[in-house]
Amino acid sequence: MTQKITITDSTLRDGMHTVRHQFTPSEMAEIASALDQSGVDIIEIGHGDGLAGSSYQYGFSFASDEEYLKAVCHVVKQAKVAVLLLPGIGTLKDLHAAAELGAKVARVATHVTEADISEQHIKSSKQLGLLTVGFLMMAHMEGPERIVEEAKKMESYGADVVYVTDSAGALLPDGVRARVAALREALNIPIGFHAHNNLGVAVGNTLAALAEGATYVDGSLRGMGAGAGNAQTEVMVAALHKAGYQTGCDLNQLIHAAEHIVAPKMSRPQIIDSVALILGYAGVYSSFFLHAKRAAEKFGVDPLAILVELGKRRVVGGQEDQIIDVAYELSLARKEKTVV
Ligand SMILES: CC[C@H](O)CC(=O)C(=O)O
Ligand SMILES: [Mn+2]
Repeated sequence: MTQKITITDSTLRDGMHTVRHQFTPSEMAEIASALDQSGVDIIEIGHGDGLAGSSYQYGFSFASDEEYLKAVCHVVKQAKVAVLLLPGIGTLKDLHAAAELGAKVARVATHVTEADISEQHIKSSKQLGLLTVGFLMMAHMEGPERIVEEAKKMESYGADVVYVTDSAGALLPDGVRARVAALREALNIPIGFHAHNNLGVAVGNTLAALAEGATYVDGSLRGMGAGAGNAQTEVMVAALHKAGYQTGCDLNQLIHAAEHIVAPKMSRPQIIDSVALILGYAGVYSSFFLHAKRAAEKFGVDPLAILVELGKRRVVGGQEDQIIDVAYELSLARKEKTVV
């Protein structure tokens, strides 16, 4: 008998990036209810950038964290509702409010080298009785040894699970395997994996993570998520069942929810276009996708050139202002060339 894999669906959080954070609370409730009935373990909701993400910097969401949590927690009967918290964007006050409104899981996310800043959030989350997940983002930027160092910090603060988060969709299966295997060897808590599909290998990478002993994996219906999106939940679950894993999910219900409830609400097809592909190739944060497209339009430059430069500069989440800087610099360089 294979081990039960814990499935987190992030259609209503990572997927929010693709609709510019504009799902309404009733749309969220409808999708969350379908996910709940499909047997998904954890349903992550809220602004794409997590609690308190709704801002000038990251874009305003249609409704507040409170309105989304109230709408979703009212309809979800079996699954645990999760929130994402990026220390520095969300605060302890936001976390307390989310727990009071019914969130049962907190995913505390930091850049892969910055686990230190998660200490008080992880400890508070545990005190609130939440299942607490450490989410190490941009995991392609560091090798297994460094990731182990950072993950151990999260474990020492009390995290129940630590994730290898391929925010840029830049990892290939071997890279996933090496990172997950190192964490499995060094940690005493379950390991998770969160994929982005910029190089077209999200489901394959998820299978690679499972082969090395990860037991928590993420997906989104129709793949809805930043960049080229996440592992597509219904596809991932089908692949997991074929590979002999237990998910507790009803595949038919997931397929129905994806096709009839989520697809009509999508504002763009979840494809690997040139911008998404270069995010993965250059190793850039997937949530820069729309920001880079907008900056390219504003400054009349190629979005791919912006991403390549951001990749060279090793820009990370929270440095969105550099997208504008790079676009501006590229526009100046272009003007200089034209003059000469
Ligand atoms: C902006 C937070 C980010 O979307 C978290 C995440 O899902 C990732 O790093 O992949
Ligand atoms: Mn993501």
